Amino acid sequence: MTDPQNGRVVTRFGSQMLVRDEAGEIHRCTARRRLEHAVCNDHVHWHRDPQGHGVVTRILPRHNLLERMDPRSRKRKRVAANLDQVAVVVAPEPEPNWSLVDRCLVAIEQLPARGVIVLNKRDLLQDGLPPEPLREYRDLGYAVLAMSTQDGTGLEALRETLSRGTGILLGQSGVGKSSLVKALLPDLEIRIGALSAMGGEGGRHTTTNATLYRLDTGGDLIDSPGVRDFTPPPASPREVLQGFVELRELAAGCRFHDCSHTVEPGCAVRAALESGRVSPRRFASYRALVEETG
Ligand SMILES: Nc1nc2c(ncn2[C@@H]2O[C@H](COP(=O)(O)OP(=O)(O)OP(=O)(O)O)[C@@H](O)[C@H]2O)c(=O)[nH]1
Ligand SMILES: [Zn+2]
Repeated sequence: MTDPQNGRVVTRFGSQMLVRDEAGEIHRCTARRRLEHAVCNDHVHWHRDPQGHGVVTRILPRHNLLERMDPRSRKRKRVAANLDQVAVVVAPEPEPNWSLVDRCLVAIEQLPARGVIVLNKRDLLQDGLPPEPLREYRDLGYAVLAMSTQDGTGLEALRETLSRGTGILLGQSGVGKSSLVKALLPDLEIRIGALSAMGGEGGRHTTTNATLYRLDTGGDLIDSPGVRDFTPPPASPREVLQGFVELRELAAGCRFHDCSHTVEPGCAVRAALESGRVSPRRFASYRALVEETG
């Protein structure tokens, strides 16, 4: 038996998982009995048993946990843990669903993690001008990057952003998430092959389960190819408010205690909207989310 070591869960399949040690080596491990199911990028303690098999004995407390709604079962599914940043990818095609971007930002603020908006397929912009909401997001303090996996523009800036910790890409189906992951990890197929070989019988997992990859340019990227259309779980009105960074500040100055900050006359958020200090699009998005969940 070896001393316990620190590791990170690269991917999990059933009670088996692949764990990366601090030197970057990947080991196949089994979870100790009665251990909670681990999730991609859990920080764990593991050791080798007398037979030389890896055993995960402990899941360390998570800094955060990203969940999604599964469209079929309508249940929450865990995607990955301990995220430093989350990039929401949009593109000129398919037409952006900005309300979905706002919902993703609510989920990101809840984690919390740094929110990044990536406009992919900039080569398809008709007049070369990015859509107006991107300027709003930038003004709110989110990093906004425009790029194209087709001609490679903006890829360096994305690599630079992703080098700051562990990140994941979310977005509607068809915006180019898979193309982006391939551009960031040129040897992806080889890596998947190696991980699959380590997985043995359960090896096919890596084609759909969230998987942690080290980027050559620094940082880690979680690929979750099974998640085509990411939908965050429903949020409470309080969580929605926390997720709209500009509105939560204004709401703190609202004189009404039990204000929903949507329709109440005299509300500080409404006053800011009426005087043009808040984007009508963002406010409408906020209101729709509060009314949907409240
Ligand atoms: N014009 C243009 N097309 C792109 C670019 N990046 C990706 N595409 C195309 O967009 C389509 C969708 O790309 P994917 O990478 O499969 O998109 P995805 O978001 O992974 O889609 P899902 O697998 O459904 O989640 C493909 O036909 C790509 O070739 C780009 O920068 N410019
Ligand atoms: Zn109010």
